[in-house]
Amino acid sequence: MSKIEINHLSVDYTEKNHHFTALNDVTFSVENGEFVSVIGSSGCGKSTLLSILEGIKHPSEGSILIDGEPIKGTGNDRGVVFQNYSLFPWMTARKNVAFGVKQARPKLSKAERFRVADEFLDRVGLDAFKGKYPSQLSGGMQQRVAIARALAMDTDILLMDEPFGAIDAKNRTILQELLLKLWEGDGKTAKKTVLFVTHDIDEAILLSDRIVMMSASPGRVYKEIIVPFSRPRNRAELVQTPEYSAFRNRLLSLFYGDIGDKIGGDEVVL
Ligand SMILES: Nc1ncnc2c1ncn2[C@@H]1O[C@H](COP(=O)(O)OP(=O)(O)OP(=O)(O)O)[C@@H](O)[C@H]1O
Repeated sequence: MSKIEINHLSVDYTEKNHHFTALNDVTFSVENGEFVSVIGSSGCGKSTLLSILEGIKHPSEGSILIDGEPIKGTGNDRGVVFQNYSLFPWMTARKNVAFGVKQARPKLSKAERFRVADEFLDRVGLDAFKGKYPSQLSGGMQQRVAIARALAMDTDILLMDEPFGAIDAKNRTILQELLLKLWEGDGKTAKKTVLFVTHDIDEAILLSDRIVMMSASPGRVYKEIIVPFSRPRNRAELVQTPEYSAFRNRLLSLFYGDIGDKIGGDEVVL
């Protein structure tokens, strides 16, 4: 049984008698411990898909099963990280993380919640900033707090919607490495299952086991592609290899047709 099974999912929006199909017959699965990225052009329904997985939107048709059970609203089995940090501005970094832990792991004592919050803030390199409010932190630091919170909640599944989209290139690389390190874990605990939405093709390749490419109007799965590079991946070395360039060009060609080979460049945003 797959960890997440998305079966013939369709989502229609109706606004002022205008009927719009955002997702049409989307079917794919994510295995336990797998890191899957969803890429696709703007408006192809990536965020809509994640909202349904989060349990805050409902499909018009089809279903999503987690561990074989249909989703019934939001749940403590899923942690979410969005582009806009979504921290509570009136809570310190430490309280933001501890609050998430309280929601997801209500049996922990208060002291234990703060111990877990401290541990994860240390792991994302924010030990000196635990007492700061979001407004006192940079965008990259705020996103670290959001990641620390999601990981401290210790959910089986992480749903990430362009979590590094608003972060500059250098900090994005640091956060990507950090996410992979935390996802890979220490071998003692089970890996999280991650569904990660991005516009950045290199980010998708470097992070994922598999990439689900979507097309728009209406949003549907266009291709599912296994990323053929072994882990742990050394970014600096991997991106220099002909295999990486060939794979990247293949993705671009799939996405744009035969113009993919001609785009090249350092960073491609789909
Ligand atoms: N509440 C809504 N009412 C009507 N249409 C909506 C609503 N939410 C999303 N849509 C439409 O559904 C489509 C899919 O939107 P969605 O935000 O899921 O796309 P996306 O792939 O995440 O886009 P982006 O990459 O730009 O974030 C878009 O055309 C959007 O305009």
